[in-house]
Amino acid sequence: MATVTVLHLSKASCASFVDSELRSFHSRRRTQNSRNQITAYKGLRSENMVDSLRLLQSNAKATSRQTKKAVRGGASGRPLAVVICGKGMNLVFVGAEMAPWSKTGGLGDVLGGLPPAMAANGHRVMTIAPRYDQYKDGWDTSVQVELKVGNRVETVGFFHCYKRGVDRVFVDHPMFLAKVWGKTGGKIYGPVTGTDYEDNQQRFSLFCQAALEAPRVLLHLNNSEYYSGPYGEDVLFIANDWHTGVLPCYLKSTYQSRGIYKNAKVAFCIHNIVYQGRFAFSDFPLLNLPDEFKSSLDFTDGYDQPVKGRKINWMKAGIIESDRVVTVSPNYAVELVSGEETGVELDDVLRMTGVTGIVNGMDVNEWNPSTDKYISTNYDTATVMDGKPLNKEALQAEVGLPVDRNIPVIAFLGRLEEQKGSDIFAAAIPEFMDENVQVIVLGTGKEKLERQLAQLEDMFPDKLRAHLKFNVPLAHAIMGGADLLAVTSRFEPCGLIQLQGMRYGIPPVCSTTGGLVDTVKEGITGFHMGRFSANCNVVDKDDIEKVVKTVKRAIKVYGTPAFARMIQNGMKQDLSWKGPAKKWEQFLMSLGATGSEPGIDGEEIAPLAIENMATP
Ligand SMILES: Nc1ncnc2c1ncn2[C@@H]1O[C@H](COP(=O)(O)OP(=O)(O)O[C@H]2O[C@H](CO)[C@@H](O)[C@H](O)[C@H]2O)[C@@H](O)[C@H]1O
Repeated sequence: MATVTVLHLSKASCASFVDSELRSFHSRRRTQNSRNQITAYKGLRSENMVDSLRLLQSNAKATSRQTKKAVRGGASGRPLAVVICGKGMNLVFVGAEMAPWSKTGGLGDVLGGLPPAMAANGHRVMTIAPRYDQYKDGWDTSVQVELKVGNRVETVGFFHCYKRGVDRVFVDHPMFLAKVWGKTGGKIYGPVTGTDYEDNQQRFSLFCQAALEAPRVLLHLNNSEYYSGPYGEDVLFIANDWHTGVLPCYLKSTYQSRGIYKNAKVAFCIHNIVYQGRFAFSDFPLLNLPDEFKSSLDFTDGYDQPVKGRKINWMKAGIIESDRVVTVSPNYAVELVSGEETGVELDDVLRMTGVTGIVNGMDVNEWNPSTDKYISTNYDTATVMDGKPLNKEALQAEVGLPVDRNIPVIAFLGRLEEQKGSDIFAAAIPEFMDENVQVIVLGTGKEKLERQLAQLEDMFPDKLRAHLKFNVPLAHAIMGGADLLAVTSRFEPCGLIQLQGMRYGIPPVCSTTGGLVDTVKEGITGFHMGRFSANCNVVDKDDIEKVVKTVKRAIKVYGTPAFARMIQNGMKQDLSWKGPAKKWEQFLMSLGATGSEPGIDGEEIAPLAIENMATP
């Protein structure tokens, strides 16, 4: 069967598409076929061009002879189907990490996966992240701008590549590259996990200002057949987490006050309310913002860190100064406004602004058990019951546990921090180790929590392995071979780990919080343990009991027809970005940015992405 190239054309690009097709036909030797096609395209140029093109939407339904011919072969001889879409939106995602170029966790994953899904839906999409390494696919645009940070003027550059329909822009400055020199790791935010760089305010102030410059100064982004030139000023910024909290302040103070970006809007996305960017109030002058923004940043808490009392709070400014606030699951949105503990002292501000919850998708290409290069036996829903035991044996051998396909393997994967409840899980492990079970942990994080798991490995040498590192191939191998996934989070805005688990046929055993409630269904796709105490300073005895009880319950179900059904239910879900991207489109349309129009129902990968084009 011939492959049909689907062209997603906005109304505006129809004319240039038809013109270029005609030019191409005219320069070729005329055959009866090409003459027919020219006639067809000429028809399309007429006033009712849009209607004519609409006819082409489905080549099966096309009736007129000429239309059929046009559908059968475009200028390049490729079969065509044309889909008309609205003009779409100009979207600019801004974030401190962006997979696969940089990632410490889920924020990187989201900014890697959501933008291509929005591009596939017919929007023009740019992402902006710092350049932490000499990315081999990033080209130097030679565009430079000067920006004021504190009392210094800094020069930043912009690197660029075009992938999966998205303009990926990297902000180049020694404050990022010289500090990190690498792809991943805690070094993005501080020298070691849990410690921030002293100049993080300057770093991210520079980053926010550079992000606002990029859509204006990068004038020659001509990679896409349908989009070229600058993004213009009718742009919708999507700022992510505290590192981008002051972006809307700079938008207003530096640009909109001078008549630039008059119609631009900002949506602020909360991936984790716990990290808010709280600094000494006396640091306000560092930001070079007018005094009118003081109140949006002003914040007082009862803690001594980094100074006692009055502070500035970047996330608070992001929430107040943006046009709309969004977070990564509907249940987390409810939790954020439910009280001081779950809203981490910004609940009152969020009750004022409101917050929309949209559940995250996942990268179904990177995480695909039927093509995954890191697992020994690929499998799908039909072959999972044969594939998983083979992968389990390979995994057991790889980590050095007794190889036995009949022993259920429980995995824990994630940052070793109180949020993820690795301390609760560690406290629960000795209580269920009398079961016929093996445990594999993969994670890095706080030293104290790493030590705790290392000690457990000494206690249970034949039953537990703790790999205290960030290791993508092993993460995939674990998903391929494990039977159960322990997700013991005290709070979890969305969580991607459980999505990855379900896609690989692993029912999660999870706490009942945040996005875990929205994504895991008790008895259908996984097991719920109940809600844990959100107090990160203590391990609640009741919570340990909840873990032990639910793990034992899950082990009982393991190997039964009910367990097999859970595996199928999990694997058969569409966990891709396709659905969430449509919800994001509705949300972003509601901001009413000038010129915004809905896109189309696209596939997750932009169909005609021309990758790795240099910026002229
Ligand atoms: N040691 C290791 N080796 C290899 N890979 C590892 C790893 N440890 C973690 N990962 C990977 O990092 C990602 C973690 O993503 P999560 O969404 O589960 O958590 P995180 O708390 O970082 O994200 C925050 O932002 C996201 C995005 O919005 C929210 O889903 C989440 O709830 C919120 O806390 C997954 O892709 C996982 O595979």
